Amino acid sequence: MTTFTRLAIPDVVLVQPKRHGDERGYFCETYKKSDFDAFGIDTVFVQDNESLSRHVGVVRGLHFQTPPFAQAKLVRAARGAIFDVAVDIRKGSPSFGQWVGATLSAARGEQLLVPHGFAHGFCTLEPDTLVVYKVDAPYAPANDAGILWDDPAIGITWPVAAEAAILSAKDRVQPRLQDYATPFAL
Ligand SMILES: Cc1cn([C@H]2C[C@H](O)[C@@H](COP(=O)(O)OP(=O)(O)O[C@H]3O[C@H](C)C(=O)[C@H](O)[C@H]3O)O2)c(=O)[nH]c1=O
Repeated sequence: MTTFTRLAIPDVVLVQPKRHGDERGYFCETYKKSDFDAFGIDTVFVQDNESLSRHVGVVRGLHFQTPPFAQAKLVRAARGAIFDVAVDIRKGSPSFGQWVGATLSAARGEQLLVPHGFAHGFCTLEPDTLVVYKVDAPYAPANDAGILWDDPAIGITWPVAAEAAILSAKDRVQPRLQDYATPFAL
């Protein structure tokens, strides 16, 4: 049975599917809608994504899509490990501008559910880390947006120094949260 644990920002949920081990290895139902429905999360996912990051210290984020293509994400590491982060960017939220993080590893199989209204990002902890994740809205480039990964006002304690982080050109120049008019509200 999959277990669900609400994090310090309770809309963000750590998900731990059960692994059935034997002498060959293990079997795991990595996603079962009925388990999520029973927990009260009726998200309908419509797209699976995969990204490979070759080095330790690759930072992807902080990303989100704006409405009407806002995305909830169910994230896991299929190989390697990441420090995964969600930032509350909903106007009026008591946790606006606050973040929660969790280590997601292929070895343990944890997953993070990141709801609408949160920016998402991760930092790789191992080389050749493969991140796979479900989203509940299709990719919409015109609605693709971001916040600066190391915005001092958010203060994420990333496991990589700024000078060592490996970022896309896009992610180096994302706006700070204070300079971004978030379209999300609680
Ligand atoms: C997200 C996405 C991207 N692309 C194309 C667009 C670019 O040509 C290429 C790389 O895109 P990007 O640099 O935005 O990829 P990431 O930096 O891994 O971004 C993702 O990483 C963070 C952690 C997220 O939470 C988002 O899912 C997503 O923004 O893939 C697609 O064709 N479909 C897609 O759904």
